[in-house]
Amino acid sequence: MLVTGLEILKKARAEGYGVGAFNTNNMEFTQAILEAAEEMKSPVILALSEGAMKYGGRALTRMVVALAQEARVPVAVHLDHGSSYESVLKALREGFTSVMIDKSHEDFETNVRETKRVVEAAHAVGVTVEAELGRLAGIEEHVAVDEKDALLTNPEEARIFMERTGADYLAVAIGTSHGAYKGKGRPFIDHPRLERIAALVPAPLVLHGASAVPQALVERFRAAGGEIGEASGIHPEDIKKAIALGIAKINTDTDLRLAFTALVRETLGKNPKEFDPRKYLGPAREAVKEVVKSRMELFGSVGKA
Ligand SMILES: O=C(COP(=O)(O)O)N(O)CCCCO
Ligand code: NA
Ligand SMILES: [Zn+2]
Repeated sequence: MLVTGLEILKKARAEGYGVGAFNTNNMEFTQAILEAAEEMKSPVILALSEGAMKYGGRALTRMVVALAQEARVPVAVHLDHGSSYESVLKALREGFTSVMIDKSHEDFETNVRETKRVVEAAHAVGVTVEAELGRLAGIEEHVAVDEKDALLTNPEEARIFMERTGADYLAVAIGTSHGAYKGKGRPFIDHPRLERIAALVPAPLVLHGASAVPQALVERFRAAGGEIGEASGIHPEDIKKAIALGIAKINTDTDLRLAFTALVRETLGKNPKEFDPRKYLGPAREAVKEVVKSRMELFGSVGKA
């Protein structure tokens, strides 16, 4: 059933588990994510970035909202990294039940003002809001303290920000970053900082850039002809620890992209004569579904629907 993001995340934070927000741009990813959620009896968030909205248009948004309504588990349809008020309004018009306004690159007062404006519009139509404070950036452990403070989320600022904006959940910067290159080896995650934020912010917390980028998947991608440098993601133990400290929504995109693309390359490589898209998109869909199921197990959302 189609529910708001807060309905899913409030329970998750209260009960100490995480819920995956998985990005989709097409039918196969959407099917894979929802099938995994139903099989695992797990709540799930289907996330569409502005790029996804541009790429898929109404074909994508109509499909995602309709399938979320019919799903046998709680599903929120979420705008990921909304960059403007107008973009959020478009998502609201499409029937989304969660929207992110990401003004984390602006100064504090601008972020507060813009976020507050979105909260008023979204709440007026029963939709909940994710905001962001702090800048996503892979942080080497030895990085100078003042530089870390400039980038990572300040706990006291976070408290004031949430009180002034009325946002429902908060994306925090504690050392993660988007994509396949999150740092040399095991990225440094500032768990003590997360603990201080969670003590001051009762709202569900969000972790962006949370993909694991598992070496097995990187190798499989390379073996199938893919080219990727020294890739590394967030260690499973660091995810579990972050969930125990208050992270409720965990964004995963890169792992799904790697899995899908590795399988498409692999299937095409093995069958040069093949030109039925279902023959190479189908196995790729299965690979995405397996990744989603394993993420749900790690997050502890299995059986929580
Ligand atoms: O936080 C994330 C995903 O992080 P990751 O790249 O670790 O999967 N997202 O918000 C997904 C969109 C990223 C830019 O397209
Ligand atoms: Na998001
Ligand atoms: Zn993100």
